This record gives sequence, structure tokens and C-alpha cells, in this order.
Amino acid sequence: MASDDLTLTCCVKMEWMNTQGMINRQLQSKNTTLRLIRNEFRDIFLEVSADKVAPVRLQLKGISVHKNFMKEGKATIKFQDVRCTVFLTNAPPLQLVTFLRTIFVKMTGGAVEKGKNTPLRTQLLSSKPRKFDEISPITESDLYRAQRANGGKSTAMRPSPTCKRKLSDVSSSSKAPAAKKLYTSSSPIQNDPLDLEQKEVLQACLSGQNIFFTGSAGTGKSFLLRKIIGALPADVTVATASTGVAACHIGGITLHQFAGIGIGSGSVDRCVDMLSKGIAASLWRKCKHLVIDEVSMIDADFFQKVEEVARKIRKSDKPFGGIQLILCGDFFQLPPVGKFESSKKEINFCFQTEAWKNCVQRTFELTKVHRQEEQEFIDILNEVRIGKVTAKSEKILTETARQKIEQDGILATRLCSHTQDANIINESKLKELPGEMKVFDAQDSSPSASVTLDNLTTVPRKLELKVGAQVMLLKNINVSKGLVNGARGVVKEFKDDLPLVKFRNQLYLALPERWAVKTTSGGIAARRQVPLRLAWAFSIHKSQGLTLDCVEMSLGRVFEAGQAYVALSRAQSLKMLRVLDFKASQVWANPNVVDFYNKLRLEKDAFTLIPLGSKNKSNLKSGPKNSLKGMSKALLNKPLMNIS
Ligand SMILES: Nc1ncnc2c1ncn2[C@@H]1O[C@H](COP(=O)(O)OP(=O)(O)OP(=O)(O)O)[C@@H](O)[C@H]1O
Ligand SMILES: [Mg+2]
Repeated sequence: MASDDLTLTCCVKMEWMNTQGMINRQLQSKNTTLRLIRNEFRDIFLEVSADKVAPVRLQLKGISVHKNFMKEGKATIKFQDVRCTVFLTNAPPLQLVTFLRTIFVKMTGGAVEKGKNTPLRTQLLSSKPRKFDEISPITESDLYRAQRANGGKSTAMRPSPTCKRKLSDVSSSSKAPAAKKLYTSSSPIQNDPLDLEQKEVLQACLSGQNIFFTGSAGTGKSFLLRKIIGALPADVTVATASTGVAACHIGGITLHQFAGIGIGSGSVDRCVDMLSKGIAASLWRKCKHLVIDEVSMIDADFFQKVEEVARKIRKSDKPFGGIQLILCGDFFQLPPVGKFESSKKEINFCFQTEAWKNCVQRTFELTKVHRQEEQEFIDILNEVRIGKVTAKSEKILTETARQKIEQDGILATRLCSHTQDANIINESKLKELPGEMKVFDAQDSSPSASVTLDNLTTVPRKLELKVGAQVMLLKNINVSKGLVNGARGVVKEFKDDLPLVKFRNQLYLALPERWAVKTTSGGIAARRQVPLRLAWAFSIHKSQGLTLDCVEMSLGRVFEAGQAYVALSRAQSLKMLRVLDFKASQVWANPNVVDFYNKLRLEKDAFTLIPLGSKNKSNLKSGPKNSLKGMSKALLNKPLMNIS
């Protein structure tokens, strides 16, 4: 797979039209390489090389690009002069975005800006030897020239009007053409580079092996997962997660939705029968890479069932029917919610299944924490993660109860152990506020999409707000200005019927934004809504995977191993955290998880185990008392990189 900015590998269909608009030539190829090249006159060309045919070269001049679906690995380039249309599909989305960006920048800032396309007559009479060279990658000056030439207003290439119209019902059509986004990308996913550990995992994923990568909260697992998904061919990659919120975070669907076997309570044959009647079976057969985020919350029996179903439906004896598995999560965080064997007391994790043992080929652990910067806080969280809180850490966390973390009228978000509590707090606080209530109803792409969107996003179908309401931003609007997903603010007033929100550093008029999620049938469901939700309170389960900037919690009623850890690790700093009633007894790790992580490390490295002293006794509930034996802090911090 090509990895630089100047080449792209994907499926390509090319169509040439005659002057009457009829197709008079076609070319179609699955594994096609596209290259950006220059001729001896420095004109830029797109070179399309497919198997068994001579490369086709088309000059990038007077083109129009339809790129609304580039994040799904699809785009269309129309070459008006030669009446040729190139349809790109199944491209790795991030590479496609980068490739189109290179075209935009080079064309807008280069020859097009200077108007220096060499006239045909000059070319014909030239004695220069004919040659094609690869163009150089984008430089700072290319970017500068492109931005200046564009001036934020006009672009050399715009999406065709027909394409814009198609999405107008749900897209933010009032915005400037998306072309500008290609070189002023504010998306962190485009800009932030992977750290070394993350790069190694990406490479392993691209090599086709079945991978499980783990790491403590905030080590960038989901961040990396988005990059991995962006680097894999879109049509044959299915991004899933155990919960709707986590799935939305990586632009995917839940594993349950994809699997298509309900809660998996039937026999394998029954599940396969169920599947073969619907569209889910064809998705299973088409899938080559299956990504699962927050895998710690997948029930063991369900995982085992899905693996068996995959083999049957794909008629292959290979683990998962030969699909590449990319699993990610932290088993020290929330465990599976018992779905169909509620009578079962014991929690079963998917790492305990035969399917896991047969499938997972390599395990990695990310160790660099990105969410928090303070080493002191990172160390405390690492202790909480394994249920081993020292007296010093307990004191520090207890003392946060007295902190004032509110600023500019922005209150802390209360994390609740029970969802019901969070709902009650939000409703009653809103009711208490004086003033008129404004209601914002979401626009969904179709009425049937609404339930899917409710499950897969945190964006409310009906948002009720008043002046003074505490809200959370649900989208990255401007990363450099701190207007990021999870940022906290307060509604100051309504301007032109839209909420004007005070965030820590600025005011922001919340214009409707668009969310799109994939549906089980491979289609898209989209919602347009003001990117806010009430944020006086949130449940800990709903907060998994999020980064929050001002949080308060009461951990007195936590009921799951890892629940307190998830809550505490959402905070970015000790300064912006308030724990009302911290006690070391509120944190504990599941002994099976501790054993699993211990074994992973032992399989890799021969360590001298340092038994824990009695003073450091860990909090273990419902497990063998000696499970943490030998799990020293040094061992815990030792990376698991490359366990084969
Ligand atoms: N290489 C990186 N460079 C800059 N920022 C990063 C990098 N990796 C992750 N981040 C940032 O760190 C924060 C935490 O990342 P992320 O949510 O992916 O962590 P996580 O491991 O999935 O956490 P959790 O276990 O809580 O789900 C995010 O704000 C993310 O943008
Ligand atoms: Mg995550």
C-alpha cells in the first residue's frame, strides 16, 4: 500500500464521454496505483496504472472534484477538457484525503495560480526530451502560496453543484466549499503525528496480523485506531466498538450491529440462519479487517459466538474466517455488561475465550499518556488502575474535595455511577433556571435513522436549553482555540435563535453541525444539530473514552471494578478535578484482569518479581487474594511492546 502523499492505491473506474454525453470508453480495475507526476513543462498529471494496461495520464487542468465522501474512501475527479471521469473507491481514507490535498495545494499554489500552463503549440514545437517525474511533496511555501491564492474564498476546484445538492438536507451547506479544509485542516487526527509506539502498532496492523493493543486511559488508543482505520481500504474495513458512544468516537458502528446476530443467545447455526437472510451476511463476507474498540466491554460468550459465526458464514476454518482482527481497549476499565446471562455472577472477559487465544497474534501496550501532562497525576491514575492506592495518593485525591474548579460561571460536570442520577440532575437543574426554554430539534437524514443516531452518537435528538445552562461541546470546532469535543461552557444568550456559549477562553455561537454514522446495511445516517448537550452531569459509563476538562465526582456508589478509574482518568489535570468523598476502598481491579496483564508481561520478559509489601495491599474484590503477587510498580510500567 502506498504511504506517501503522491501515490494512492485503490479501486478505479474511468469513463470517457463523447460530445453527445455518451460513454464511449471505460476502464475498471481493483488494484490501481495513482501517481502525481510532472512533465518536462512542469504541468501536473494524474497517472493511473492498472494491471495489464498501459498507464493513462491525464493533465490536472480544469478539473472538478467530488470529495464529500472522501472520509469513506470515495472521490470522483472530472477532467472536463478530455471528458473523462475517474471514480475512486475503497481507498484508505486518510491517504485519499492527503492525496487530494496534495492535488489542491499543488494546483492552487503552483501552476494554476501563475497561469503558466504551457500552450499546446509551444509543447509541440519544443525540443525538450519527453519525461515524467514524480512531483515533490508539499512544502511550507506550497501551502503558503495555496492559502494566499485561495484567500479563503475562491478555489481552483470546487465540488460540483450536483454533488453539493445531494447532501444539502443534512450537510452544513452554508459553509465554504470543503476544498479549503484540505489545506487548513483543523482536525487533530490529520495534524498530530503518532508517537513511536503508536507508529509501531500502525505498521503491525498494516502488515495484516491480528493485533490487540492496550494501554492505560489516555495513551491514545482510540486516536491511533482512527489513524489505523484511515490507513486501511475503506470498503473492506469495518470499524466497530462495544458501545455506541465508543463507536461514534471512531466513526463506526457497534459490534452487535455489525454482527447481526442480536445478542447472540441462539446457537451458532441459528445465528448463521438469521444472518443469511439479511444484508449482514454480505458485509461479513466482504469484510477483510475488523476493528473493535473498547473490547474490554465485549462479553466473552458473545465474542466466542461471533468468531464461530464468522468462520461459518465465510466458509473458512481460519480464526474469524480469515478476517484481520484489530482489537483495542484497556481491561482495567469497565467490564462487559452481562447481556444474555444476567444470572451469571462471574464476569467473563473475551481474553478468556478460545477464540481470543486462537486469533490474537501480537499484543502491544502503549505507555505514553497523552491526556494528562502532570506526572504526579499519571502516577496516581496508574495506581488506581490496578486498585493499589498509596496513602499519599489517597491524601492528594481526598484533598481535591476542597478545590474550586469553576471558572467564569462554568461549573464542573458531575460524573455519576448510575445513569438515572445523571438524568435527574440535568433535568432538575434546567428546570430550576429562570427564563425561556429554547428547543432544538435535530434534522435526521430519515425518520428511520433516528434510533440508530440516538444509539451511536451522544448528540441529542431534542436539545432543551435556557440561558445559564451548563453544556458540553460535542465536536472539534477549533482545536487550537480549545473548542474541542468535551469542552465545557455555559449558555450566555440566544442570538439569532442560536445559543451563544461562553467557553473558558471565548464565546462561541453554536451553529448546527453534521454527524454521519455508518448503518448496518453499509449506508449512512446523518444528523444535523447544535453541537451541545447538557453537562451538569454524565454517567461514568457514558464518559468512557471521553476527555473532560472540568469534572467532579462522588464515588461512594461505584459498583464495578474499574469504574472509579474510568471516572478519574477522564480529567486532564488534578487542578480541574474534584472528588467529593474519595476512599481507597472505592477502587479495585478484577483479579482475572490482573492475571491476564501479568501473564502478558511474563510471556514477554523474564522479570525479577518484587512481591508487594503488606502496606501496599491491593484492593481486590471477589478474587484470589494473591493475584497481584509479583505485580510491582516497575512491572506495571514496563511496556508490553511486541508480545508475539
Ligand atoms: N500522538 C498523539 N499526539 C497528540 N495527542 C494525542 C496523541 N495520541 C493521543 N492524543 C490525545 O490524547 C487524548 C487521549 O487520547 P484517546 O482518547 O485516544 O486515549 P485512549 O487511550 O483511547 O483513552 P481511553 O482509554 O480513556 O479511551 C486525546 O485528546 C487525543 O487527541
Ligand atoms: Mg479510547
